[in-house]
Amino acid sequence: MNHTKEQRVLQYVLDNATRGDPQSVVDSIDNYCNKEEWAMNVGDQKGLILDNIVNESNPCVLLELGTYCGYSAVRIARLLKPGAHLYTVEFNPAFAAVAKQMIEFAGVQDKVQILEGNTQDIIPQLKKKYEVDTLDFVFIDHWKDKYLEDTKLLEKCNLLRKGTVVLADNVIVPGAPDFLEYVRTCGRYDCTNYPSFLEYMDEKDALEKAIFRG
Ligand SMILES: CNc1ncnc2c1ncn2[C@@H]1O[C@H](/C=C/CNC(=O)c2cc(-c3ccc(F)cc3)cc(O)c2O)[C@@H](O)[C@H]1O
Ligand SMILES: [Mg+2]
Repeated sequence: MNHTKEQRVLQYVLDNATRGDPQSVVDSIDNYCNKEEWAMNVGDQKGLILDNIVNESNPCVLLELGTYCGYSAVRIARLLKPGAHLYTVEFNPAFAAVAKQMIEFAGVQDKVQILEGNTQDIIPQLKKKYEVDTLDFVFIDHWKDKYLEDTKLLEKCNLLRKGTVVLADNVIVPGAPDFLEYVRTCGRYDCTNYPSFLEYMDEKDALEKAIFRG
């Protein structure tokens, strides 16, 4: 039954976390991925930096590119104020199905909406189909060679406003060099690098925060 790693991560959560307790879901995933099988969740060390940046920006409307198992969706949603909403985009149906169950078990389904499809198709639909005006916070954690293209698409679709926080995972490993070069040199973002470590490993990694200047 649990033929994929993602299904095994979910099963471990169902067997070990507490329904309706998002922190226990986050902790269970980190326990499993530390002990049993590595998986590409942002993890607890970078997760703490993510928590701090979400808390300091107090966002209402958020977008995540690359849901995977739903770890960062649950991690972010557990911090959101009443009425705040996270849209998370995932084009792999198997991963979306795992994430849906993860989000529902954590009890954050009222704050999170999984949009199944390709970011390149979904981002242009956010204003008209999902009634988004502008985004307060964007977490980018999908294919690394799509970070730049999708950031430019967000700009083109007028989804960023003065102060929108764009936070990218993995700017060291696997790395997103063209994205990093762009946000640091195009003149439209104020960038901050947050050095940390690759999830569940000792390798160095970092998050990059790029605040849109409008
Ligand atoms: C391009 N449009 C897209 N639209 C919708 N969903 C998309 C998507 N691209 C990718 N996705 C989804 O995002 C997720 C992809 C994440 C890619 N992440 C990584 O490759 C990654 C990889 C590592 C990694 C680091 C070191 C190493 F040795 C091996 C791997 C660490 C990470 O933290 C990572 O995030 C999947 O769920 C995929 O189906
Ligand atoms: Mg990542």
